Amino acid sequence: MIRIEELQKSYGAVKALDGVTLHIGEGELFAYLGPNGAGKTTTIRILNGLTRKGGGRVRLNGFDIDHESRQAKRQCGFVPQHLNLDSELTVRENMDIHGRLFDMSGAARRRRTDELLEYVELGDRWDSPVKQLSGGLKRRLMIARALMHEPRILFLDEPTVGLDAGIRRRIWALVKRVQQDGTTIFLTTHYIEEAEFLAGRVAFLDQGRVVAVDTPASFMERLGQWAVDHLEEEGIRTAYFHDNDEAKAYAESLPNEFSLRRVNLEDAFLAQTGKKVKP
Ligand SMILES: Nc1ncnc2c1ncn2[C@@H]1O[C@H](COP(=O)(O)OP(=O)(O)OP(=O)(O)O)[C@@H](O)[C@H]1O
Repeated sequence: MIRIEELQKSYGAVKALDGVTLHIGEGELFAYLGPNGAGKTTTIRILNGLTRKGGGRVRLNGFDIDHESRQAKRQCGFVPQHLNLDSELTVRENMDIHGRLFDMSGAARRRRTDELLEYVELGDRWDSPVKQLSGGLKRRLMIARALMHEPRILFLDEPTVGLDAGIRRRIWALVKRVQQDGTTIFLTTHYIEEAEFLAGRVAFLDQGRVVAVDTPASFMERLGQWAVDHLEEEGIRTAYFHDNDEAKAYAESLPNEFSLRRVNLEDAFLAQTGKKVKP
């Protein structure tokens, strides 16, 4: 369970977070969606005790991050956006160091490493130096490492950035499995389809503020099921329809080229903020 109340953070004159309030239930897979610079990483770093907040309150499974920081930290596993494995060490050694940081005994570290490397399908690579792993395998190792101390909340900051589509889907399957095994997941992404596929609920973040929170399906249903894009002088104009026949009739009445497609979360984000998630 994550309770964020009126979270604030400024860097000089830049207001990175301007009063973020979010309540996320146990076992939810929650996506935090926004364009570059919206404040996603800042939020996730504050929740993990890596950046100091300017104001507001945060509780992680009931533990206050200011007054019960040690217990709050133990609740969390964090997979940062940039690879931060020790590339000279082996897969198993990277897992082991993390276990030591959380004061796990040698036996507990060995048992948990075996279990997790099987879980993320890296069991046959335990002795490989990390520098020999592909990008997708490194991501899986980072997820396994974050789960080492059995956190009940997993933070994933852009977990599939830079990976190709097939590998991204394997990571999605792993993330779903972690959630199904009872872990609360807080995911930041600017891949719309990632949020659409994975998340039970989504928050739209823009310039440090949460502009809307809902399920992907509800966001999209409000607009309709079908979108017709066509080019006008000012740029692309999109019209939304609940009925496919109406969408087709409208599209065919247009003087120039059009595209008829399904509504997606990007449309919902655009409708709420006037901006696209992807620049
Ligand atoms: N250490 C820092 N010093 C100064 N400004 C910062 C710092 N970290 C973040 N910012 C600024 O705070 C704002 C929010 O940044 P943040 O990295 O949280 O956004 P983001 O949504 O995670 O973006 P991205 O998708 O690019 O990672 C941006 O304007 C950014 O330039």
